[in-house]
Amino acid sequence: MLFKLIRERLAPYRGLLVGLVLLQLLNVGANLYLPTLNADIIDNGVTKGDTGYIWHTGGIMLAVSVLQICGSIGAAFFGARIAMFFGRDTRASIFRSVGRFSSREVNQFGAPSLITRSTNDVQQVQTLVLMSCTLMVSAPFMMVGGVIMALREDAGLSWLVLVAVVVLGIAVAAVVRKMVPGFRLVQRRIDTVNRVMREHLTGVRVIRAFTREGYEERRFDVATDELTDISTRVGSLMMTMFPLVFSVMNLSTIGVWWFGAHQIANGDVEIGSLSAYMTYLIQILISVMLATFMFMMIPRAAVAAERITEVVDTESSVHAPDRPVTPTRVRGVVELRGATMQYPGADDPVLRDVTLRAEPGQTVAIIGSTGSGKSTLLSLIARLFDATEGAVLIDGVDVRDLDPQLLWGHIGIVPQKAYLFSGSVASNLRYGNPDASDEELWTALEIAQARDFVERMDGGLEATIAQGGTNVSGGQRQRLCIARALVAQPRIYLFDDSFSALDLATDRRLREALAPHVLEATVFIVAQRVSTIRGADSIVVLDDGHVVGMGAHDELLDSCEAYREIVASQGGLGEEVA
Ligand SMILES: Nc1ncnc2c1ncn2[C@@H]1O[C@H](COP(=O)(O)OP(=O)(O)OP(=O)(O)O)[C@@H](O)[C@H]1O
Repeated sequence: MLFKLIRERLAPYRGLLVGLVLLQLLNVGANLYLPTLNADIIDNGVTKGDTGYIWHTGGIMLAVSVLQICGSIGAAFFGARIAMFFGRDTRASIFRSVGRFSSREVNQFGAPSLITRSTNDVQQVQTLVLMSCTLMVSAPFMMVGGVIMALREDAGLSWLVLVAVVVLGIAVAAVVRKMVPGFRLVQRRIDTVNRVMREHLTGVRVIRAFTREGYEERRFDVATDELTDISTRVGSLMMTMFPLVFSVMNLSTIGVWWFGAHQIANGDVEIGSLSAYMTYLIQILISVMLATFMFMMIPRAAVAAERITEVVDTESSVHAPDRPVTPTRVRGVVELRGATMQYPGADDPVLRDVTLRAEPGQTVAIIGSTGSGKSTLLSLIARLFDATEGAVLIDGVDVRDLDPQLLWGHIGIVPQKAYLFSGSVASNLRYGNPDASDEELWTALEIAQARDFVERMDGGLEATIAQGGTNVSGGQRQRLCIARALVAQPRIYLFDDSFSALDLATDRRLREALAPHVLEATVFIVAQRVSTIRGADSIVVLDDGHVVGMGAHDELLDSCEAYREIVASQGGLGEEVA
């Protein structure tokens, strides 16, 4: 999974990779040549007192060192670019995948985990790529080259290299095997910390209002303690690597001097050769150590890659058909035929066998108790979810046969939880129609009863909106969301409880202003207040996912007991309050 991800993402950067390998070869080649030159100076220059030879070979050493420096700087530069491109592209592909997800997939992963995956997980793999480019590419060359050069020096100690490498390899493999499950847990615990932190930040006002700071702090402490605990355990394992590597390295050095001294005493080896051999052994073991670093990082990066790939490979349950129907003109006739909806993992459907039809120019209101399925019904029309049974049709075409982009382009949804993006009032209003003129924005604001307060805001249309729209009131946010939908001029409007934060007078004025603007559109209004919807062409009464009444206000008063109860619960005939 890890190598597949890296291979796929680095495919476009083959040129840079080739450049990197060439520069690393230059770096390693120079590095390997230097000890031989050094041995030459000792054996042929110093021992024989030949100053000319020392100057000449010293000059070559200087030139080789310059080449080595160029190679290593160039390789670091190329490596950094490759790793940064990898991170950028991977984050972008996660972002694109999440953008295609339906609510089902977002719920399945959870927002905190998606954030960890696109930040921390990508970082893990990116660091591995960076380390690979700067260290790992050179390690095998260094190891193989070091072995060849060491054998060339022929100090009769080849067995020592073999023993050191095998011992180190086995020890490292044993430690790495123990670390893998730990790394998986670390990433999951980071998810948990993110989730608690996110809830804390978004719910900070509620937490204060209910004086739950202590409880939240304890919850956070538990999450961080668990993360600390597993990180410490994995870290301790990791730390055993260093003494391991250094013990092997130091023992090998002692071995070389011990056995080498005897060889020199017997006249089998020259001092220069033994010194070069020593340097090569150190280089070999350093490359084993670098490979060890990589092995330490690979398990964690592998876990991260698995989590990234999971997101990237997840297909949205709401996907475009292979051959989408592309109507030349969308009228906006909405029809539900026996639509049933059961959320994944739920025991029962939340909507059962709903059949209704709305024509352009009509307003259909949906009313019912909390949790009766009103928002779910709108989600089906907007294809945020697919009906588990039955069908939703637009102009007689099943929404599953339409290109989702085309469908969404004709739907203006005002969600129950009004959400604005960071930017300005204008950038938010132009969200569904980037070409809208200022005049169109003001008209939409006027209809949405938002003109007055936007005029009063510092900067008017260019006034700043904070992330989520937290710098305007709930009612103002709702009105801006309504205006945003109006600017897009869709064929179908879905107002999900969008008038609930408005006072009765504003609610009435807004509906009156809206009516002429949506004459040719199909309008669905979910509302709690009868006064908001009493003028609708058709009112759908939902009770526990069932349609228990459908018709105009007066008809329902005569025929629908549930509707009469709702009206009664709001102090009699709702229209009086409007
Ligand atoms: N994403 C989801 N996953 C699982 N169950 C869900 C999900 N969204 C809603 N439900 C459940 O479906 C039922 C209907 O929810 P829905 O939001 O459609 O009701 P509603 O009539 O709009 O409620 P309200 O008036 O409170 O907004 C509820 O019982 C709710 O718990």
